[in-house]
Formats: sequence, structure tokens, C-alpha cells
Amino acid sequence: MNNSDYENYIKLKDQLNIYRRQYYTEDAPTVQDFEYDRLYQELLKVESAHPEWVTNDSPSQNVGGAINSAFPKFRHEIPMLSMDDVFSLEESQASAERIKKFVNQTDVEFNLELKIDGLALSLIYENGRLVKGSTRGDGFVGEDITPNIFQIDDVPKTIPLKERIEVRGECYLGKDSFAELNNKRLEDGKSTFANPRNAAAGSLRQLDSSITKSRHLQTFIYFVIEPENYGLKTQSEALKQLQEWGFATNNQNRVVNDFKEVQNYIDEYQEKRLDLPYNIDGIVFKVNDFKLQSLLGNTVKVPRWEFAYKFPPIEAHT
Ligand SMILES: NC(=O)c1cc2c(N)ncc(C(N)=O)c2s1
Repeated sequence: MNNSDYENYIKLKDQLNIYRRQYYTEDAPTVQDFEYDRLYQELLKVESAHPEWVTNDSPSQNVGGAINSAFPKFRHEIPMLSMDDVFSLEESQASAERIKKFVNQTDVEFNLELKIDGLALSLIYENGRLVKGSTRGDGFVGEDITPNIFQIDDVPKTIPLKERIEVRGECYLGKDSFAELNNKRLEDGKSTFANPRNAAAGSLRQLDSSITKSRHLQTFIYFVIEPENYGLKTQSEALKQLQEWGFATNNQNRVVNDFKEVQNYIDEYQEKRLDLPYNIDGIVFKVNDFKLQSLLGNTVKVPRWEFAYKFPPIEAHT
């Protein structure tokens, strides 16, 4: 083993852990997402060549980040996993082929959804009433932010379902609300947020709920946990049911069967993303059939039945 290779790996791992703490815990990253993604892919490459170097504190062994201890902790009954990222159409095609091979089926339907640039959240309802809201945290233990969730207008406080249910999605700040917030902060001589995702995270993880209320946060809910308990058979059906229950859902999803349709969807939203009223940073591929999702299951860190295609960074036109 070349000592400097190992030393460079440790330096890369430590640098990525600093970036993660800034992004997930301090809501104030100092590096752009695409730069973080590039370094993270480099770490994965080194670790696949040297698995014996991998330790528990590596970013590849953890989801999300440390939590703000000021909030009560909330242990997720089912871990809130992240997902694998791919960075090209070819890689997304290869991932889709691997999934088809795993289930030994050539005609697997995928539900394509916009990847919202926000922060993950979980909502739990009992007897039709919202009883718990939490962040992802490290995927296993998140922050109980229930009082703040009640301040988000588009989160239904009651739903027409008596059974206990957990749903998950993304909390985000729309582009206009973000611009208004930063202009107000500039007028008040305060620091501005680097981007809507950090502003949403900083607003949702506020200890003062009235501040959360003032920030006009929004949500897109896109997961029903244990959907078969509610008679749901596919992801596209679950999205429709979530909307009928009163959740804010993103209806730009598309069920696709072949790769031409995937290419069309990616091209369409790579164009449209600049005009959408919220930030997206990619496309989520989900196996549409829940029985196939169960067959595929999860690896230690990510589901096998979903992955994200990440758009290239938007060129800043100076
Ligand atoms: N599993 C994850 O970490 C996800 C993250 C996201 C995201 N940021 N936006 C949209 C979706 C979606 N439509 O499923 C997912 S899924």
C-alpha cells in the first residue's frame, strides 16, 4: 500500500465529513452540490479499490447528518434511506438494466419523479390527525419538529383515513419565497441564505415555530410507508391517493416502459427546470410495482428499487 494514497483517502474522507456537517447540521454548506458529488464519487471509487480502508465514520456508511440536540430525538420505525446517484443517461440505463436483471423481468415499469432540492421529512397520522413530524437526521434518528410542521400551510392537519399511516416527502422553499426572504434579510442587515434548500432547512429546523410560519415553506409528499396496508399496488397509484387524502403532491411524474421515454422526460425537465417555481436537482427512478420493490429490497444504505439521475450543474451565466 502506498502510504500517500491512504493519507489522501483520509484527507478526502475528513473533508467530506466537514462538508456534510455544514450541509446537514449547520444548514450552511460552503461547497456547491456538484463539487460535493464529485468528491463523494471519488471516495466511493477509492473505497471500492480498498474496502479494507472503510471505517464507520466514512460518508459512504452514513445517511444524512447529525441532528440538532435542541430538538427531541425521533427514531424512525423504518429507516429514511438515501438513494444511489447516477450522473449520465448511460449510467441510468445501466442501473435500470441491473434492476430488471435482479427481478429477472425485461418489462419493468418505472415511475419517474422530479427530485426536489429540499429536505426530507416524515409525517405520521393517527385516527386521521397529524401527530408527528420529523427530519431524516442520520436516517435512523431524526429531529422531532412537530410544532414546526403544523406551521406549513400545505401539510394537512387531518386526513380522511382512520388507520395509522406514515408518509414522507420533501420540504422546500419556492424560488419566489426564497428571493423575498433574502431581500428582507438584506434590508434587515442579516446574512442571506446561499440557496433555497439551506433556507428551507434553516426555516424548518427553527426552535421558534413562528419563524417557521413566516417562511412560507411548502412540501411535496411522495412516499406512503407500507403502501400495501392501504391497498396500493404501484407508486403512481400512491401519488394519486396521496393527493386525494389532501397532501401536496407533484403531478409531473411519468410512468415509462422504455428508454426513449426516459430520455424524453430527462430532456424535457432539463429544459423546464429553470422555469419551475422550485428547484430540482434531478430525476428519481422508482420501480412502479410495489411487489417488485419488495422483491428488490434495500442494501445497507440505499433501496435497490430507486435511484436518482442528477442533472449537471446549471452553468452560472456571469
Ligand atoms: N429517497 C430519497 O432520498 C429521495 C429524495 C427525493 C427528493 N429529493 N425529491 C423527490 C423524491 C421523489 N419524488 O421520490 C425523492 S426520493
